[in-house]
Amino acid sequence: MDQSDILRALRAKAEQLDLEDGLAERACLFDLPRAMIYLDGNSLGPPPHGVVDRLTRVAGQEWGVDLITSWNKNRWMELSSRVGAKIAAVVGAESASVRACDSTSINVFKVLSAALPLRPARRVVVSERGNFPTDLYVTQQLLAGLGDGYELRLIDDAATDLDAALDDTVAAVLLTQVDYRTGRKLDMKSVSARIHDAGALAIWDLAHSAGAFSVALDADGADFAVGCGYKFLNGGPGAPAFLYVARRHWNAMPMLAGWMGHAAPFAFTPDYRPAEGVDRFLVGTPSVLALSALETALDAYGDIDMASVQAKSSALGDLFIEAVETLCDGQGVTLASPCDASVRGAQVSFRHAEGYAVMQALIAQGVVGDFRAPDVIRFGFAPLYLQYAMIVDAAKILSDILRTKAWDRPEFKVRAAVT
Ligand SMILES: Cc1ncc(COP(=O)(O)O)c(C=O)c1O
Ligand SMILES: Nc1c(O)cccc1C(=O)C[C@H](N)C(=O)O
Repeated sequence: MDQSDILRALRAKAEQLDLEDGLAERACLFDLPRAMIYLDGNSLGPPPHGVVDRLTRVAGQEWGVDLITSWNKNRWMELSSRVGAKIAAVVGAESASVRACDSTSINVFKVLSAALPLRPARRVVVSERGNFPTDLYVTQQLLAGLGDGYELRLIDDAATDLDAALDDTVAAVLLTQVDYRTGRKLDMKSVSARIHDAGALAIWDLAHSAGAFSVALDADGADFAVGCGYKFLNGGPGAPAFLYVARRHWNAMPMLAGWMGHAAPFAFTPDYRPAEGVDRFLVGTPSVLALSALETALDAYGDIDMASVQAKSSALGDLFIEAVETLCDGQGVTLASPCDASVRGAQVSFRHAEGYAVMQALIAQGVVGDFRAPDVIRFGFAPLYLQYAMIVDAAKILSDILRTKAWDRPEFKVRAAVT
C-alpha cells in the first residue's frame, strides 16, 4: 500500500470508530477552537460548558452581592467535600474519603506525613527515579525534616524493580500510576497487594489517571492517593487538587494542621483538635472560585461509565500509534510508550532527536501536544471531547512535518519558559 492508500484506510477506520463512539455526544459539552486538534488535555483540560457562567455567577452574585453571607447562604464551606464526592465517583472511592483542596504537591506532603507514623518502626519511602519531580522534592524535604534515619529509596521502574526494593524497613511506597513522560500505567490492584504483603502502605499519585480511565481506589487497596483537578478533570489552570484517605486510615494525622481541619473551626480555641475523618486533611480557607469551576467542570463526568472512558482512551491511543508508525515510518520517531493499551494511560509519547522543534511545528499547524525533555513529544487522548478522525489528521500533519523538515526553523528551536 502506498501512503495515500494507508491514509485512506486509516480515515475509514477512524470514521467507523466515530460512528460507533458511545461518548460522542459528550464532545458537545466543550467548545474547542475549530482549527485546533487539542492533544494536551492531560496537562490542561479545556473548560466544559457552564464553567464560565458558574464563575461569572459566583464572582458577580455570590461574592459581589452576597459577600460574606455566602459562606452560609451559598454553602461555600461545603465545596471541598461536595467536589470531593464528585471526584470520588470518578476514581472509585466512597465519597467521604475524598476532599478537593490545595495542590497535588501539598497533598503529597499531607498524605505521606500522615502515612509514615502508621509504620513507626520503618524508615524508608520507595518511589521511582523518574517520578514527577514534585513528588520527589516533597518527599525529600519531608524526610529531611523528620531526620531520625528516614530515607528515600529510588528505583528505576516499579513494574520490574519493586519487589527487590521491598523489605521490612519500607514504610510507604509513593508511585505515580501513569508515568508523565512515557504513559506507562501500573496495575493498582496487584502493585498495592505486593506493597501490603511487604507490610508497607500504598500511596498513589493519580495526576494522569483521574478522569482518563477506570480507577478503583477502594477496591484496589490504595491507602492514600492524590491527583490534579486541572488535567482530565478540566477544572482550569491551577484548579484545586484532591486527596483520598482509605476509611481504615481516617485516624491518621497529617503533619500540617490548619483551622479548616479543626473539629470546631469557629470555636477559635488555641489547641488543635482534629476533625473526624478526612476533614482533618483540610488546612486553610477553601478556594471558592476555583472549587466552583471544578465542581461545574465535573458535570461532564456525570452518569458516565468509566469503562467506556477507558475503552475510548485506549482506542484513541492505539489508533494514533498505528497511524504514526505507518505514516511516519523511517522519519526518526520511535515509540516511547507501551504499545499494549492495558499498561498505558491516556497518552502516547514518541521520541525524536529534535522533539522540541517538531512539537512547535505541530502547534503552529494546530496540533497541540507538548514536549518533555530531553526528546519526548507527548500527546494526550482525553476521551470526552476527541474524535477518532482528529487522531488520524494529527498523525498525517506530523508525518508531513517530518517529511518536509518543517520543524527545521530557528523560531521553533527557541525554548519557551513553560513547556
Ligand atoms: C504526577 C504529577 N504529580 C504532581 C503534579 C503537579 O502538581 P501541582 O498541581 O502541585 O503542581 C503533576 C503535574 O504538574 C504531575 O504530573
Ligand atoms: N502544572 C503545570 C503547570 O502549572 C504548567 C505547565 C505544565 C503543568 C503540568 O501539569 C505538567 C504536567 N504535570 C506534566 O505531566 O508534565
